[in-house]
Amino acid sequence: MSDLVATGLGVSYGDRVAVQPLDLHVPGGRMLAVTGPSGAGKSSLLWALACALRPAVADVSGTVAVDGRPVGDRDAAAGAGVVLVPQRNGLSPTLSAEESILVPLLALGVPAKDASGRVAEELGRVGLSDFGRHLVDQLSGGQQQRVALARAFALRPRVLLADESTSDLDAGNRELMIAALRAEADRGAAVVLATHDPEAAARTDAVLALDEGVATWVRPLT
Ligand SMILES: Nc1ncnc2c1ncn2[C@@H]1O[C@H](COP(=O)(O)OP(=O)(O)OP(=O)(O)O)[C@@H](O)[C@H]1O
Repeated sequence: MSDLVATGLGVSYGDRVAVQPLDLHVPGGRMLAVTGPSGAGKSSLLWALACALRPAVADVSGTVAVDGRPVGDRDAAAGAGVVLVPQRNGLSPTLSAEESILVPLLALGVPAKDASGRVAEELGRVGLSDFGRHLVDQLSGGQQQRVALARAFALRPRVLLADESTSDLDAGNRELMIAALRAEADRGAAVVLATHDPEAAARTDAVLALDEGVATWVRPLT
């Protein structure tokens, strides 16, 4: 089981405070929803948890630790198994769906045969087995979200941070993706889903609401 702990984690962009410093503990096996209106600070919090905000862009205070080890930058976070699925999916439009999942695996040193197996498995899991050869640009917004999730699942994350990853999905696919996120938690990952969608939030173990950067527990982790 993994363990995500943030202590005094806050984000500012110049004078604008996006996330007031907060403490957070998401144990492996659990799924947390971060909710709140547009501009509340959800993405900023997820990017800070992933140590992905560059100092030139944002001032980040506090610390993030995974499995008890502090992670201070993006490389360390990636090395600790922290995977961020960004809001606009982060896929390259000129790669196919298969390549989008395969390339990060090969870059991590996963042997080609194992990597190809994972690509097929994860495309199947998100219901896109027939779309592997399609360019990302040729896929709908919802299909792109599912490819981005498949890419994240293939990396076997210890901490999975998904930013509005179900926002473009119809009800059936949203259920499929929430079940897949739950399966990642059951595998031992600490899962955080930023979402506007009350139905998606209702399916998680705990809900943290952000409002103008101030966090309040709606349903704490027990
Ligand atoms: N790169 C940036 N530079 C300056 N301000 C930023 C930057 N990114 C975000 N902000 C500001 O920080 C605040 C929080 O934004 P953030 O994107 O984290 O909110 P959000 O809850 O994810 O919103 P949405 O649901 O619309 O994605 C907003 O006021 C936003 O304008």
